[in-house]
Amino acid sequence: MLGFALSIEKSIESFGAMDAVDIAIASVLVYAVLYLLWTTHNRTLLLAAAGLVGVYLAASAFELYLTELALRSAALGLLVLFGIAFQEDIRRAILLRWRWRGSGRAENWLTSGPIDELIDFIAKSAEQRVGVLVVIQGRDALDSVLKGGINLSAPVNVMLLQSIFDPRTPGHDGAVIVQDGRIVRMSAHLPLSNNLRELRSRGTRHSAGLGLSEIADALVVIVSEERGAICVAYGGALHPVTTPIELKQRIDAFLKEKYPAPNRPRFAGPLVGRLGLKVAAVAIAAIAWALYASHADTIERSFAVPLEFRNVPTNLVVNDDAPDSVRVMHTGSEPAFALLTPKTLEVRVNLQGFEAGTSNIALTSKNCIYPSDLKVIHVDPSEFQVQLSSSERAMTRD
Ligand SMILES: Nc1ncnc2c1ncn2[C@@H]1O[C@H](COP(=O)(O)OP(=O)(O)OP(=O)(O)O)[C@@H](O)[C@H]1O
Repeated sequence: MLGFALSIEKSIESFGAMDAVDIAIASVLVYAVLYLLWTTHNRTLLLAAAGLVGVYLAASAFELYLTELALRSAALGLLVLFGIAFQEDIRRAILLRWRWRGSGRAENWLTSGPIDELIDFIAKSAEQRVGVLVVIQGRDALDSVLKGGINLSAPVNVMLLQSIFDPRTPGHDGAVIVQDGRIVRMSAHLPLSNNLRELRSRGTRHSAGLGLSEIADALVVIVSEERGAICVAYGGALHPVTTPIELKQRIDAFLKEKYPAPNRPRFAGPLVGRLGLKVAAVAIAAIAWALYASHADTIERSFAVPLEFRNVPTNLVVNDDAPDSVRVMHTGSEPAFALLTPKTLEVRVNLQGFEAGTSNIALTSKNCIYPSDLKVIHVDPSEFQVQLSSSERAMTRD
């Protein structure tokens, strides 16, 4: 704990502009991860993951070596486990969320014509106990998760919808997809949910609506054929709706979120609101910086670095007795060494203009290739002799 307090104190003392930039960039990355995880439906696992990260940070702060070691050793396994658990969300992120979905024309919805027609149709279907499944697309592209169906481009209209869902027609099976205020597909099959707790005794129509809402940000309106009850599926949950006014409010709120007012930036979704997540992201980045990046301890480490001769004059070769490598002592912060790939270190000797015979070579930090956050303090040997002989002679000797 004392070490942690000292580390924090040192961090504050040595805090500079580049550290602020470092924390700012890390905060944005942490926020992106938190946002992605927060909008998934695996909250319990997310909280478990956050708990483990918290325990790990606390273990390093309080110098609980055994706990830290156990978590470090289990890290790869846990990562694979979380990868498996979140595979649906990762798939969603790649296939749906970050795919360009087209124009997203808000003006088609803003006329409110399509909404009124849709609500009128839903109310009539509920009254007549006609089974209905209508998907109002959000920002996620749905092509990769819908199966079958017929593409259309038609206005949202009561008569047309009644014809589509007429149980006497073969086309009534499946869902109608509404995008940007127009019907774009009918008789589409949606992925089914296996959340029996949410479905209770409801059947496959509800399971299809719920299933889509689990993997995409669409709002699905369902009318039960058996009971005439209206339900909306959104974010992996089913919400019963009792009146057409309530349905209108739900659809309005959904459209407002997905098609924000024109002055709101297009990709504002993740940027606007969620203050708690933002504060958490900055806090995580700052704590991580205090624990690791700011580590003021300067260390020295020596590496055997390969020696490379460059621009050897034509017809000359370097004799075999020249050293293959030299030892180079570097100094820098602990994180700088943690980020170092020793294979990238090199010592270069430029032999341009050298003649046959023995020459003295002096090695300094100028001959060394190393990351900018490290310094070279010593090269051993700092001087050696190199013998250059004509390549013909060398070949005869061989
Ligand atoms: N994967 C699917 N995608 C879209 N629609 C589906 C899918 N599977 C079934 N359906 C629709 O669900 C209808 C059958 O619904 P079922 O009676 O099992 O569901 P339910 O949820 O109990 O609804 P209801 O209360 O209307 O009976 C099918 O006729 C078909 O139109």
